[in-house]
Amino acid sequence: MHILEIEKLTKRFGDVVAVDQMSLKVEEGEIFGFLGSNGAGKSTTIEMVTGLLRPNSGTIKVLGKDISKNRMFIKRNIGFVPQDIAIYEDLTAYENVKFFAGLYGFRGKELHERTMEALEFVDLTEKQKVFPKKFSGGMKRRLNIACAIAHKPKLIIMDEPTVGIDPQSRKYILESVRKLNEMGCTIIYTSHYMEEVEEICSRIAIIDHGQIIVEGTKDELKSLITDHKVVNIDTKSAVEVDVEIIKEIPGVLSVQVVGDEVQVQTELGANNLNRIIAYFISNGLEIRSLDEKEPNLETVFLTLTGRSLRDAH
Ligand SMILES: Nc1ncnc2c1ncn2[C@@H]1O[C@H](COP(=O)(O)OP(=O)(O)OP(=O)(O)O)[C@@H](O)[C@H]1O
Repeated sequence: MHILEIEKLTKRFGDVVAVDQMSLKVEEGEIFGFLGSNGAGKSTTIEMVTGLLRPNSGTIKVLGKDISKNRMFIKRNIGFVPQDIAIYEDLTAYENVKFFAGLYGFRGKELHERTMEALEFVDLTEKQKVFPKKFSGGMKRRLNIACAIAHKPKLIIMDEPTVGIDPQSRKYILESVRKLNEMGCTIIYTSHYMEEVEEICSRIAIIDHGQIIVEGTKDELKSLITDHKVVNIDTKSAVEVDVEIIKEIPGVLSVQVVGDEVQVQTELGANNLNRIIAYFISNGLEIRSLDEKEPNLETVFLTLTGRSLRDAH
């Protein structure tokens, strides 16, 4: 059963086509990763799925039902954790979760129980009477998650839930995602952190310029590029590196500069490492270190889009 089916979905903002004829299917029980750099169209897609934005064209079905005709059914079955934390600072943690669960029609004892369960799930039971303005970024994110799951939705959509938080809270959130999945929820997880998506997602779609450019399991995506490798050259200063000259070396597929690191993507077996190094030496560019990377999702992204996921940061 497909929990989500998107067909030929398009959203324009003036001249910008944020989502461009996108089609996608997500199976029940998956942790589905939506990976793309800033501005790729992840949030716009998610906001259309959750009903916050209206598409220009295309259809979205959740659990087989068209979302434009079944608003209450969709609301009950989706939990949305937005990128920008949406909690009320002047309500306690308990009151926040109770407020959101109340929107789905729960009352009395059931409302209290669902609120307490959600708070317990994110480990905030002891902080239930505290106002979130006293919370750390990570605790606010956890409260945000509790607000989204108290009504026990079948599909939980998380839009970059780990942006701007400490590593411990990040770990906690990733564990919560796994736990929710084990409890039977399907998760759609958007991120531009390749490592996170690689760690928790069973299937991944890479999105760029509003389109899904590839989709599959981690291994399927990696197998697309087994004939490529990336050579990372850490230089003293990359500003003087002329990317166009390196691109002309036979076998080189693309070159990116991220900080002082020059990432050269090249065909396996091209035997061009000497020529790449020679470019640096002959131009007086100091190499601090050099390593070759096994293909990972970052490499896949680089190969398919010609850009680094980290470009935008
Ligand atoms: N309300 C809006 N008005 C105009 N343009 C918008 C609006 N929302 C998004 N866009 C544009 O649509 C494109 C896709 O943006 P979107 O926020 O969906 O990307 P994203 O992949 O979620 O990136 P991020 O990680 O930054 O959230 C971008 O070019 C963005 O500038």
